Amino acid sequence: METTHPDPGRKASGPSRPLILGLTGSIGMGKSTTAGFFSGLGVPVNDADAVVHDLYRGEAVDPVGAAFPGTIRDGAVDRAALAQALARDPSGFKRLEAIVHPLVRRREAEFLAHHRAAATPLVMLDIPLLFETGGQGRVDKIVVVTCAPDIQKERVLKRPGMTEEKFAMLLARQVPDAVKREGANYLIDTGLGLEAAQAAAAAIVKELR
Ligand SMILES: CC(C)(COP(=O)(O)OP(=O)(O)OC[C@H]1O[C@@H](n2cnc3c(N)ncnc32)[C@H](O)[C@@H]1O)[C@@H](O)C(=O)NCCC(=O)NCCS
Ligand SMILES: Nc1ncnc2c1ncn2[C@@H]1O[C@H](COP(=O)(O)OP(=O)(O)OP(=O)(O)O)[C@@H](O)[C@H]1O
Repeated sequence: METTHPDPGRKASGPSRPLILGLTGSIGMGKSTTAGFFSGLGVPVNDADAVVHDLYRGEAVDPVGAAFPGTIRDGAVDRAALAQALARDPSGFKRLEAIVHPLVRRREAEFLAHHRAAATPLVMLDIPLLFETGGQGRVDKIVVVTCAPDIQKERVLKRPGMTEEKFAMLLARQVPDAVKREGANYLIDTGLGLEAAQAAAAAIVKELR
């Protein structure tokens, strides 16, 4: 699948903008680990999950606290309490996403503006919900990380605080892995181990640089 970007800034005549590589994959498929490989290869990465963690200690505290009473502790969003509130009432996801996603997008725009000014040639946006939020139009190429469902489940359930119910709740809100794979320009099978994923990342960077 080829994607286009609304910004024609990569044309030789105009001011250059970075080539934007989108990284996505369903929960536990290995996004953060793979993003680390790209980062190690010198590609700046904007990690949307990390931005959310940051917002939950800052800008998002007041609006999330107002929308989900009882989820703020010590001046920060208590993620476990928020997950419990969402489990009790999954319709809350829409309200939460309406608060959080615009703030995430703003950080993303700041990241891109910074790298445009710095004339960085290649950047990565790690966006867990890229397909779910129509992010295809914001990137030039898409890398999808994938693995077998049993490996995915085993990885996710190892996480502290994760339960079968929470895993099912988050997975149910995601575009299926098979659909993501169809939308990929590059696939990285993280079931093949760390070395293979590192090599796949290096090959992508070599091709695009
Ligand atoms: C539900 C919450 C409280 C769970 O927190 P927790 O610390 O357990 O998980 P974490 O935030 O690290 O996310 C882990 C993974 O869950 C999945 N996930 C998170 N939010 C969502 C969502 N809204 N829809 C579908 N999947 C999601 C993603 O695969 C993500 O990589 C938290 O994920 C949250 O506040 N989500 C809403 C913000 C959001 O949409 N984030 C996604 C990236 S912008
Ligand atoms: N290529 C790989 N080979 C072996 N194990 C891997 C590989 N990539 C990731 N893992 C393991 O899988 C688990 C999940 O990886 P990671 O945290 O990167 O996933 P994620 O997609 O970012 O998760 P989430 O969607 O929950 O944020 C970790 O324990 C990690 O060590």
